[in-house]
Amino acid sequence: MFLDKIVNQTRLDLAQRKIEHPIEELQRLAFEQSSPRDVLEAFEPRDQVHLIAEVKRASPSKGLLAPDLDPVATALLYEQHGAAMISVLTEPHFFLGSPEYLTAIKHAVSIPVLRKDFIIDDYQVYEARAWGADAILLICAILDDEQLRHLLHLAHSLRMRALVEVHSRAEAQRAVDAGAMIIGVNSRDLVTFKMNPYLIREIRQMLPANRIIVAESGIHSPADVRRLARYDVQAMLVGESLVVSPDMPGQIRMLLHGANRTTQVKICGLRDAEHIDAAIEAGADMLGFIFHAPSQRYIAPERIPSLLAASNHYAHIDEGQVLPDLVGVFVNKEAAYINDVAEQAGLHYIQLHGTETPEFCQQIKRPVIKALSLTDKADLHQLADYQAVTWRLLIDTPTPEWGGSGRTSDWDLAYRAAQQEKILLAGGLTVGNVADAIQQVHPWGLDVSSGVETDKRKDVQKIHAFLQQVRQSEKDVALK
Ligand SMILES: O=P(O)(O)OC[C@@H](O)[C@@H](O)c1c[nH]c2ccccc12
Repeated sequence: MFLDKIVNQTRLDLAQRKIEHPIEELQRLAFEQSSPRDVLEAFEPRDQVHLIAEVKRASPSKGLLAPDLDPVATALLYEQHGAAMISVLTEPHFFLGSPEYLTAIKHAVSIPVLRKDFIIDDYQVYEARAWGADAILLICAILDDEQLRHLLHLAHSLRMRALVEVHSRAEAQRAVDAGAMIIGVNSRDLVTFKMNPYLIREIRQMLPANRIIVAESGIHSPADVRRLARYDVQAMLVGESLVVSPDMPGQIRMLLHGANRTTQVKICGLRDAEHIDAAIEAGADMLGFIFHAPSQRYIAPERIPSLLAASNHYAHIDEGQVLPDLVGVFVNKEAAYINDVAEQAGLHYIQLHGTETPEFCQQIKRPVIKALSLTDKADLHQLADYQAVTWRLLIDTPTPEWGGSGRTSDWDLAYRAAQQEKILLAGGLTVGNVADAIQQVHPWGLDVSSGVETDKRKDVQKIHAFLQQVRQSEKDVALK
């Protein structure tokens, strides 16, 4: 098994290095270093997704990635294009890393540098500091609770930070209990190398809001990074897709732009597998189902599993593709009922479209999207009341029938709201007006239902046209 193999090799190497360089020598070198760079500051502001760019020439899962990579030139390029931190592999056998890369990179750049290795012993922590590292990686899977706490403490005592890596709920809990401030969720299983892109969605909710969360591994595409913006992570750790890219600056720009400046699209009121497939193919980020019986778009919650099973994309899960998040829309239902449906139907977010109070929102066991209608400036104060207890706010047109009216909301008020919070804009969006909506409101996301319908039914062409228009408008904004 790979992980055992590498830990055994690490032990052998370590025994050798301990003979060559006694620990006292490393401790002395470690204490001689100037103070580590501030790692926490590198992740400010916390509501953005920052890039930890990795210098990695090879990996056991992918083999040679970029054997001729110049580590220092690459790190400088990462920094120049906006990386917040550099991760440097120092493991020589499986990742073709080296301590020399770490030291040379530390001297060349002015952002913090992480030692990426399989750390199991105090000796390696002193080494990291002696080589210039500002942070180290600690992998939960190869450490017991005692070791984890001890190594974390040792890193802190040398004024370094630790990125504590987890790959399950249980490990995430261990990391939190050990007092980890920076928690990395690795989508790649280090034992089987299998990717689970959904892991971050599963684990994110159980991690305290005051920690820095890092999404690790397999981050390549615009869709990958738009997802990270939904899971409120503070950083993404990217290696492969950078080192193999023929246009590294372009790839960095795409990653940072995609995670921080693109618009999330939720297609709401879906009732047919055909339209679910169309929304997925068009690149929708969230799919919404209306569980409000008076609505024309109502679907019974019990029907969701069979509806999804009838979709080609859900029936034949294709590895490279990540499926959207599912949102259930409720109007003034009981919390217990909503929580039950969320569980049964496998919903990721709950949208509350009635007169639910902030206190009510706190009873919901999924992140909440609270719909609010703003009629004048005075209504903006509601935002703050809900913001603290919800995931996102959705600004809809005020109507007596709880949304779906097809009328546009007040974009000026929505713009003010979008300056304060991450909002979803809803109400009367169509392929014809969505570019203007993005320009005028700068919303975090868009919610469309009637605008992608013909004769009150979803329209495959309109779904595609809408998403194309959104993605095109984002590009135009980026070029400006
Ligand atoms: O190259 P990728 O798929 O972008 O992944 C980077 C990083 O997450 C990965 O290198 C990594 C995550 N955890 C590790 C532990 C050891 C070695 C490597 C890793």
